[in-house]
Amino acid sequence: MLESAAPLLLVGAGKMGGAMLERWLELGLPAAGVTIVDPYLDEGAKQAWSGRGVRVEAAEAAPPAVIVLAVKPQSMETVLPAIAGRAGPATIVISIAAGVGLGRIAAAFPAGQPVVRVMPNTPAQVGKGMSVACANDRLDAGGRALVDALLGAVGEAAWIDDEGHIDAVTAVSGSGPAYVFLLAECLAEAGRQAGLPAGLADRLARQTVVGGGALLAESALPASKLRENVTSPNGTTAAALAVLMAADGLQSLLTKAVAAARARSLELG
Ligand SMILES: NC(=O)C1=CN([C@@H]2O[C@H](COP(=O)(O)OP(=O)(O)OC[C@H]3O[C@@H](n4cnc5c(N)ncnc54)[C@H](OP(=O)(O)O)[C@@H]3O)[C@@H](O)[C@H]2O)C=CC1
Ligand SMILES: O=C(O)[C@@H]1CCC=N1
Repeated sequence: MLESAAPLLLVGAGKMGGAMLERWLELGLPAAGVTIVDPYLDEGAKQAWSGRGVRVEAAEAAPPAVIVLAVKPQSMETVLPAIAGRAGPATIVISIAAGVGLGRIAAAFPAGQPVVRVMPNTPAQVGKGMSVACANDRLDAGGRALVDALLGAVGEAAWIDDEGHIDAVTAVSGSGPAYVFLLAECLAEAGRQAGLPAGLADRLARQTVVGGGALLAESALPASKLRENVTSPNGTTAAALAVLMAADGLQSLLTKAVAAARARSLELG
């Protein structure tokens, strides 16, 4: 099914767009059917993509099956009018830009353009992403299957009908990997402050996050039960959790963090 996404035009081959393209190429999207438009790519990146058979900056004769808009929200104002002319009537336009609404994207293209707003995350790079998609009413069943194939290739995908949820989605799963990486950083620093050598503290923190994530992925148990399984009565974990689960603990911090991210997503629109 990924072959049907070619020709694919990727606008912006940065961290997120580049990660998704890497995975799509690995899983069978034909490189010869991919064009990257990104005037800011450095020579090394251009050569790396060209070396894999992807065209960089080529002018397309035929309209692509899919356009993926993966530039910063702040760049959309210039990118949308510049790219709109490259779409045909059946081209599916996918935007992954935080905050930028379906209506604003669709307005840059002729009436009737199928447009999908997607919020992916960077674990897409290793096929463990979480993407949430929301489409306008011009996306037909075939188009939805094609988008499902693209998103399924990079991890799990969910569809929502209410675009109003996407700012909260962005705050939870779009930005969420950063919170997990920060947890690894903070756990390592806490280990250093407890007297561990720096390298050992890093290794323990990293593998604990990796192992915890893998157990969560493989187990049918909810996260709360997996947490309880670590917690011996009156033991060491209970002592730590009394701090983390206090009124001003992790829940309160994450609730504030997600609210801040959601508010920023709304502003970016
Ligand atoms: N990173 C993430 O975890 C996630 C990001 N997103 C969304 O993905 C989008 C891209 O984010 P990210 O990959 O992190 O950002 P990057 O800056 O890494 O990637 C954007 C790329 O687009 C390039 N670019 C800028 N202007 C243009 C233009 N006019 N035409 C074509 N390319 C252009 C940028 O160049 P330059 O750097 O020089 O500006 C850069 O290479 C954002 O809208 C973000 O909201 C969504 C989910 C997760
Ligand atoms: O930080 C951002 O704005 C983007 C959107 C979600 C993750 N990164």
